[in-house]
Amino acid sequence: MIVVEHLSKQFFDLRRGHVTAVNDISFRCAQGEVVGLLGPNGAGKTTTLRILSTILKPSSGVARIDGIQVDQAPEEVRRRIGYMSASTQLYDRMTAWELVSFFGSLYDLEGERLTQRMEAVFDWLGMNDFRDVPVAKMSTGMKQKVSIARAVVHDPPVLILDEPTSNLDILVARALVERIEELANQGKTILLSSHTMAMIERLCHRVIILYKGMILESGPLKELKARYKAASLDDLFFDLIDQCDACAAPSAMTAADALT
Ligand SMILES: Nc1ncnc2c1ncn2[C@@H]1O[C@H](COP(=O)(O)OP(=O)(O)OP(=O)(O)O)[C@@H](O)[C@H]1O
Repeated sequence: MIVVEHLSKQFFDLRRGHVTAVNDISFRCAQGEVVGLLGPNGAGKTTTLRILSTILKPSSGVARIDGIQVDQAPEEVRRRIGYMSASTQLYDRMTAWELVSFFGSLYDLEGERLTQRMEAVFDWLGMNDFRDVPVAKMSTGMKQKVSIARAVVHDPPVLILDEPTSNLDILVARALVERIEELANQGKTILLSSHTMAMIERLCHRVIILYKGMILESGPLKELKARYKAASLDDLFFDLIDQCDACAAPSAMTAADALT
């Protein structure tokens, strides 16, 4: 179970000063639920997922995984989650087997338990052909499989997937979506971000639409489409963003008017 309450994150960069990447968001992901985070570039998706996966600390608010506050007990949280991002760096010199077993050992898997789990994951993902291939010589699709294997080797109940199919050709992306679907069918709680509407429509029980660090809408896709009379997720997404921009425009004009 994932619980996020009034979560905010500010960054400081020299060009823009203080940037609010995530602005007071709250949501929940029930056990066994697949929830999609949807939003344009810069909406705050990666920042939210990185806070949940203990890579970043929130500026304010609380995030919990299975009741554990992510910034208070990060190691406990890491045992319960598998995090995968399209930009996850893998070590070039390690083979697929070495890399996944290294991550397994970080989660206290060892000996026969580790070997059994590795065999199961390598079979499941079809990775036996390149067990001994170093990362430097792998295709993008192979690397993506290693990233998934690395995220699930300890069989975590919660998966946090940041644009898992970006940079993949449609065949590899489709195979990956099928694997994610299998994980969902096993009862994993999955929070994923993606720009691929078809994947969100296929996998997610619920979507959360983020824009400028805030939640514009959330709910089961069918309900949202009916409520906004949108024919597709694409339409829903663009309508919501247009509405939000339209609401923001008059106040911007008022501010501008006030200066003249
Ligand atoms: N380390 C950082 N320092 C400064 N600003 C940052 C940092 N990380 C993210 N941001 C800013 O926070 C905002 C949200 O970024 P984030 O990466 O969370 O968005 P996103 O929804 O994942 O976008 P994308 O779809 O492009 O990956 C952006 O304005 C981004 O430039």
